[in-house]
Amino acid sequence: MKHKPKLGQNFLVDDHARHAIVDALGDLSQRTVLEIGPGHGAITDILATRCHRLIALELDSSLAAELRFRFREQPHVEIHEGDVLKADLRALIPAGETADVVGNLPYYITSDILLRLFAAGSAGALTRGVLMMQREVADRVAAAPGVRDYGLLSATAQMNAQVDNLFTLPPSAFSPPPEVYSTVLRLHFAPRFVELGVDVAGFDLFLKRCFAQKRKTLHNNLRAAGYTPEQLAAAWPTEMPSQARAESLGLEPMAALYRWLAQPQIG
Ligand SMILES: C[S@@+](CC[C@H](N)C(=O)[O-])C[C@H]1O[C@@H](n2cnc3c(N)ncnc32)[C@H](O)[C@@H]1O
Repeated sequence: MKHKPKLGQNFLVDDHARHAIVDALGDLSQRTVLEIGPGHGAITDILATRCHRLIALELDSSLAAELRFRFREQPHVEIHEGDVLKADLRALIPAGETADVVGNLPYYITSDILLRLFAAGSAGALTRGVLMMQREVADRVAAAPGVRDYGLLSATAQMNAQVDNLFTLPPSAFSPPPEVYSTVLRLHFAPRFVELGVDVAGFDLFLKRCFAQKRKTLHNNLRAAGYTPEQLAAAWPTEMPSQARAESLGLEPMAALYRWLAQPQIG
């Protein structure tokens, strides 16, 4: 039986890949970088030589202690021990600054980390990200509407960021090797809520309802969420097929539908 490492600890041992991850952020000499899960410092070591300020957040106390010792004479490197799902990411970044975020993410909590990063991006705290995750999750984040992998995670990601798929690594790039391939994505945080005329909390909830059951049409998912046939008939754009599924629609028609349904109903 394969041993599953604790805390998703599959350490990157491919020298070319760790450089490529940092290179993907370009010139960092004036930038603050937030690293999630620095581990033994495969990426941290390179970031520390290139960026203006590095803030690394590691849950494992022995790894955090190891890094704190290694960087004890480099005041621009801050090692924080903590849980990325509980930490106030905005409070880690000095007031008035924006940061870039880097991480070979612990795979068991990738989606939750992404949601937290999107929230920080919406709040204006993050500019760019280079993030490694399980290939299947990366494919979902980057998928275009209408392709098999497109779903709630894709729509949510693309409301918050432009996504580029950079490269994929085999299990042998890590120690211990995971059971899956890994893909590095680059994100430019660029929330589309204002442009599409929707509010963040309301539209996030609406997307969850639209994608609630993959087998159902969008109409039926919205009926299950409590909208009446009359409301849906009034709001439905003429060009949208009545049997459309959320998985086939882009963010613009989804936002148009939401804007209409969110209007106060008369009568
Ligand atoms: C896939 S490893 C990457 C380690 C290192 N960056 C590398 O590339 O070799 C994930 C790292 O995230 C840390 N980690 C796991 N859960 C975490 C959490 N909730 N908050 C912060 N770090 C976490 C693990 O301890 C581990 O060091």
